[in-house]
Amino acid sequence: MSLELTDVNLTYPDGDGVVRALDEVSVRVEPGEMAAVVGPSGSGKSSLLAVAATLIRPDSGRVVVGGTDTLGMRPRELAQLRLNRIGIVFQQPNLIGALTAAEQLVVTEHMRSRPLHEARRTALETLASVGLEGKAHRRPHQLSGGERQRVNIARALAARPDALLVDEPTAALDQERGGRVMDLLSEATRTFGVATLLVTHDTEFLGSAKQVLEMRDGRLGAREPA
Ligand SMILES: Nc1ncnc2c1ncn2[C@@H]1O[C@H](COP(=O)(O)OP(=O)(O)OP(=O)(O)O)[C@@H](O)[C@H]1O
Repeated sequence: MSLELTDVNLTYPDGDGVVRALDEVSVRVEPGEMAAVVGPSGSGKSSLLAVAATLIRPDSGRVVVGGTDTLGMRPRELAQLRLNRIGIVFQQPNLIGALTAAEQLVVTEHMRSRPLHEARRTALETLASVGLEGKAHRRPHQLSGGERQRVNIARALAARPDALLVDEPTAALDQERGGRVMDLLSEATRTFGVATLLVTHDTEFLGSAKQVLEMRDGRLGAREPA
């Protein structure tokens, strides 16, 4: 199911005026495809992800996740949509130190009211799909930085969401590990048939993205050739 933003506008109050963070932004990402958004600091990339994640309601425009128009949904309904249909991968893995890789996923499955045996099975399957077979019992400090980011990605995919939103996944990694995480994201996008929207400063690994877009002063367009 696709992810679709249409004519989205977002302003933040700023003293007596406003900051125009998103200016008539439209993007459509099909299932199994990845769109990458690059752009300078302050151009609106995080705001775009926050609106796509339904964490911020835009001033105007439409946000449709997996065919569901989120405009007019109540906060409780939005929370359910986020839990079940949107996966979010932040720059830092935000794993819980005391839990194993499998338990990181089981905890969120528990929030989705999945029976424990099913949650465990899904956790192991999803970890295997990101190349962590055999490492499900390890705690975060027993994993490398790239492996921790894989657990983070697996956790976001465990619910088999419609949309995967990814914020600077390579920022904390060196070039080689960053490249591998990007390869994994593009493979997972296809395998899980998810619509992936990724923002990054890093223009190095954009080859796997179907669309590469550039954000400038809140406006989203085709990326200018370097
Ligand atoms: N809560 C807020 N209140 C006021 N202005 C904000 C707020 N959050 C962001 N902004 C402003 O909105 C604009 C877009 O910010 P945003 O964080 O979306 O940019 P970004 O492209 O993600 O930047 P970076 O790459 O540095 O993370 C910037 O001018 C920023 O200063």
